[in-house]
Amino acid sequence: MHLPESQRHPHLNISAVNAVRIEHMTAVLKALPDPTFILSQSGKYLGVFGGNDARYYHDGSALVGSHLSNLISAEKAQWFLDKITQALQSNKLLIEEYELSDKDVLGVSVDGPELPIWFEGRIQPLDFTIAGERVVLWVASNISKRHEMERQLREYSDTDQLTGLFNRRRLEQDVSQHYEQWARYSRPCSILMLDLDNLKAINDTLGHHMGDNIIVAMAETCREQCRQADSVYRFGGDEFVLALPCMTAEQALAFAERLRQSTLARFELLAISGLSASVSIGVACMATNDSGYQDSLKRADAALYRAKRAGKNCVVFML
Ligand SMILES: Nc1nc2c(ncn2[C@@H]2O[C@H](COP(=O)(O)OP(=O)(O)OP(=O)(O)O)[C@@H](O)[C@H]2O)c(=O)[nH]1
Repeated sequence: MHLPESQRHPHLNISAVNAVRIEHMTAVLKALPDPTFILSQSGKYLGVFGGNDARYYHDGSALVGSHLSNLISAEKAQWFLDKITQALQSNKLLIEEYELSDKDVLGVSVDGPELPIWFEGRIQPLDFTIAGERVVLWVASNISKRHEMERQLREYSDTDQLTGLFNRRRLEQDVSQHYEQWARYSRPCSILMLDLDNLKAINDTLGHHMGDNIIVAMAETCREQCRQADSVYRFGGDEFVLALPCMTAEQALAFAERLRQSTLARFELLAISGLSASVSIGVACMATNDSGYQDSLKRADAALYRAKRAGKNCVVFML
């Protein structure tokens, strides 16, 4: 029996279907705010629609007919292919973030954003094949602004306001990674724990502003003395930690002594007459019996305590 269209597809509004003609659909696809690609399982661009605003996107229409592997580096092409496969295998929408610049992709227009773009790719499997291949719809939205804001937020939450150094939160994250390197590959890592001497007396006599200057001068001295691989953290109040990867105990001790002397010289420039501003330093290294990054931090703290007990302004190492 021949049913009328509305009964065969009861969910379709026939008058609306008739109203949206092919040419309308073509115009809609062209007007899509974000570039939208039809990509085959083997990575061939079968269609490119939308994304025509050059403030956000480069024109990718010339990509149609080419394969990913001919347009971008082998490593990046493999990443895209993996994502297409993942979406097709799960048969679900896949959402991924990635960075791409016009210089990474052959064939896109030069007009468009100058900096690399952070994209959110929404990869939707389609339920038809083209030339015998399964296909996905890949919508690429420019999320560079959001990405930059997130980066700044992460930076603020990792940074001490007064000195601009990393804070304790970041220290724990980084030192646990150094511990992983030590536990897996025996890559040594030394830890220095520093505490300013007599800061309370300086605050009480010369005011908190001078105390702040001392803290900032300590941070700058640490930065100047460190190698690129080293990191400096403000641990709290007048305490600092330095993580020195690939430094042995002897090297770390010599480094700590140099740092103590440079700090003294730096503090002299601040002309704190009558008050002895200096730094005490505890040194420790990651060791075989350590069960986590906390162990070397604890030893450095115990060494620092001994340095204070020994009269301050000195370096103590603890095995
Ligand atoms: N100006 C200033 N002082 C701070 C800051 N953070 C902590 N302090 C002060 O640093 C001092 C730290 O305490 P202590 O380490 O016991 O004081 P200290 O006089 O350095 O004692 P020793 O370490 O034994 O020499 C306290 O008086 C805090 O108020 C800061 O950001 N600015």
